[in-house]
Amino acid sequence: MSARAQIGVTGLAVMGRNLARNFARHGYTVAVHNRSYAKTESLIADHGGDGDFVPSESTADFVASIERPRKIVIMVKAGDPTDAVIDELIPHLEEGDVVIDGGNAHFPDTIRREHKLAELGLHFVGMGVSGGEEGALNGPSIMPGGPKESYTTLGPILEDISAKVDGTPCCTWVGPDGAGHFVKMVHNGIEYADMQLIAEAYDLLKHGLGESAAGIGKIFEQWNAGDLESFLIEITADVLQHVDAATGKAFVDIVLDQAEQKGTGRWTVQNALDLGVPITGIAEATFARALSGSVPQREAARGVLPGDAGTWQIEDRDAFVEDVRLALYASKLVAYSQGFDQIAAASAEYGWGVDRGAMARIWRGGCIIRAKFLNRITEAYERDENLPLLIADPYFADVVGKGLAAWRRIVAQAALNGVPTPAFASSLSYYDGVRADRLPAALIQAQRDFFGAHTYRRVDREGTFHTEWSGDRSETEA
Ligand SMILES: NC(=O)C1=CN([C@@H]2O[C@H](COP(=O)(O)OP(=O)(O)OC[C@H]3O[C@@H](n4cnc5c(N)ncnc54)[C@H](OP(=O)(O)O)[C@@H]3O)[C@@H](O)[C@H]2O)C=CC1
Ligand SMILES: O=C(CO)[C@H](O)[C@H](O)COP(=O)(O)O
Repeated sequence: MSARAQIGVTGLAVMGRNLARNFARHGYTVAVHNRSYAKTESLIADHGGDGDFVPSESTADFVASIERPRKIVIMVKAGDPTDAVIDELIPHLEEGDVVIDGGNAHFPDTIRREHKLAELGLHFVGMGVSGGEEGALNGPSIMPGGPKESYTTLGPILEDISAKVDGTPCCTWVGPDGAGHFVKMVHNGIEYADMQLIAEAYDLLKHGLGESAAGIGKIFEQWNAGDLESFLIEITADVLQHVDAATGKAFVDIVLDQAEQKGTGRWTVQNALDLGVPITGIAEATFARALSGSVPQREAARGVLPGDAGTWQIEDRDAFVEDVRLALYASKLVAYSQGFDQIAAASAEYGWGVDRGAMARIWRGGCIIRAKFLNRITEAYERDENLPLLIADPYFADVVGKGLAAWRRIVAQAALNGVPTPAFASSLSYYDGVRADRLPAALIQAQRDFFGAHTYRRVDREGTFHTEWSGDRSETEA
């Protein structure tokens, strides 16, 4: 077996297969391998014409077919399967080889794997990839982390196959160890929030206007021509206008209303709890999926819990649609703002030095959350790389301010009419919380001191204090 491939891909399901084709279409000789050989054979049979592939049945032959230092992309199920593939590769690798995990790995696993491979003289790159099946083939957004020196040789190849926006690749080195997979995880968290907000907007239009799915699809189509232009709005318009061939009904109406998840949203929320970052939009979106799947609870509630909902009477259809659009835009900005806050907090906590403006730049194309307004987010971080709150940037403060009255009307009307809007409502609450002069957290501190002597700080002087609540109520400095 001569070592002639410039890059290898193992794991040839939807993502790995299309990434391998993408490399081949860009002129690279690609070694390909999959646990079960049938997938390798079908890639060559169906798409061998895309370029120069070197298929192998065994791991030994696969590794031997790649030029040194080897670059091997793993594209398999996250978790144990990734460890199994790494363990299978290790005996065949040599010092300086680079193993790249392009799956949706949990970032602590990536840190562990990088340490393990570093001890063996191997480089390990945790690489976020977004764009689904189509993006993997035609240009994904790529978020590689790991040792910076690996990027010197790996980066140009990844940038070559990534999506491009205005000629700029949607790929950059994110930071050391788990930074790449962390940023991909938050990307997916934002994806959850964005999808939930879009679903709530659809539900509001459905209940408020009594509009058909296809009619709402048309509204989304119009929205996609403005500030909301994005991949998710575009596919929503398409999905809502799709008709089920078997029943002739709107496709969305024949799909079971229980949203599933593979784990990245949950990890995002778990990490935010650890870091103390209020990513309320992402958390509500993750819990909304959990609620949709809480079948026994939903069955117990249906027909038993009263709603007391009024009859929703929309007098001005166009004004209502515009209110929903403005509320959606404002809520989306809150979700993105919170996601970028989490990246900043993690970057500080783990010492990664992640450039948030660069992350917004590589999310402008290729990925699931690609959106026109990401350009504005990049500009905001270029104006101030230490921006503490994205929605406080003058451009976004203005956008959100202009939509505020509509946002309040929509959340209020939804509550009055019994339509659940967890992400819209929590985003508005976050907005009001973060801008408040004074929060009722002061009362919580007083309560904590009352029952547990947990102490409090005062507004009028420095120090930490405790009141003798069960005694003479005198105050002592702790
Ligand atoms: N699908 C998507 O839109 C996206 C997926 N991702 C991530 O990319 C990765 C690949 O995703 P996708 O292409 O959807 O494929 P899947 O997540 O469905 O994984 C299937 C692949 O994993 C392999 N595999 C499973 N278990 C093992 C094991 N124990 N040892 C070796 N190989 C194993 C399978 O091999 P075999 O054929 O032999 O069963 C197959 O090649 C995942 O981590 C996913 O989270 C990232 C972005 C988008
Ligand atoms: O990574 C992705 C896109 O960026 C995947 O599509 C993601 O795995 C979907 O997540 P879930 O199944 O949890 O909705």
